[in-house]
Amino acid sequence: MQKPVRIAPSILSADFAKLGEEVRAVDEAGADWIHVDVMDGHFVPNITIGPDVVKALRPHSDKVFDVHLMIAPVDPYIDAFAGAGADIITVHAEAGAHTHRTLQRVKQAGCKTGVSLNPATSESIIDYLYEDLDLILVMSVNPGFGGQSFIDGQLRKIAAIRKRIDTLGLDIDLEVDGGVNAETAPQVIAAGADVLVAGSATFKGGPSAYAENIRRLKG
Ligand SMILES: O=C(CO)[C@@H](O)[C@H](O)COP(=O)(O)O
Ligand SMILES: [Fe+2]
Repeated sequence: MQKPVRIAPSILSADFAKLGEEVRAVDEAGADWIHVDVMDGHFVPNITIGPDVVKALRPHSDKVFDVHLMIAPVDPYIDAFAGAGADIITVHAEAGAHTHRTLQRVKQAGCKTGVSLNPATSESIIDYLYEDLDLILVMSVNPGFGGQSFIDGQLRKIAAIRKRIDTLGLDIDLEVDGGVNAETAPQVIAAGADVLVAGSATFKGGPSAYAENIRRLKG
């Protein structure tokens, strides 16, 4: 069942020179989760942060750390991100041939399991994984950068996954990431998402605007 909407600001759009302060600011502004984008310059064409940065940020917020791994291979790094304080570890279905094994490793490391789908990937790829998932992340842009435009065709995928979760009666969060703002959020929620990642839409205007930005996303 679709839950009340939670907002997960992506710190990719924060001021990297003061990440700790930025995490505290969005926490105080009403963020439900903190979304951390990890990129390796191989699976996606950008490089961001590693487990040491997650560990350094951990004392700045008690909110759920939602770690989105855009890296391949992913298995060798799961324990490091779990040890750094990740609550949810989301891996890409496209990042390796053995997603089921990867999810077992995330569970063994003590974290909630998430799987993410690129825009070109069909939801059928996760058909046999639902029972092993706490979260499904639909990418509504091609991963690698913040500030891109929402790809409308992904609404159909979000709706199909919502239907499947509800048919199976499972407790799985359905998260959408990329180009989510006050204009696109209502459609994303109507399609069945209950966690919205928002980078540029949260961080635009600086700290004094964060609370209003988050409020507008919740509609
Ligand atoms: O994972 C990614 C990009 O690959 C995202 O989490 C972005 O950081 C979202 O940024 P906006 O589209 O909300 O600006
Ligand atoms: Fe992300």
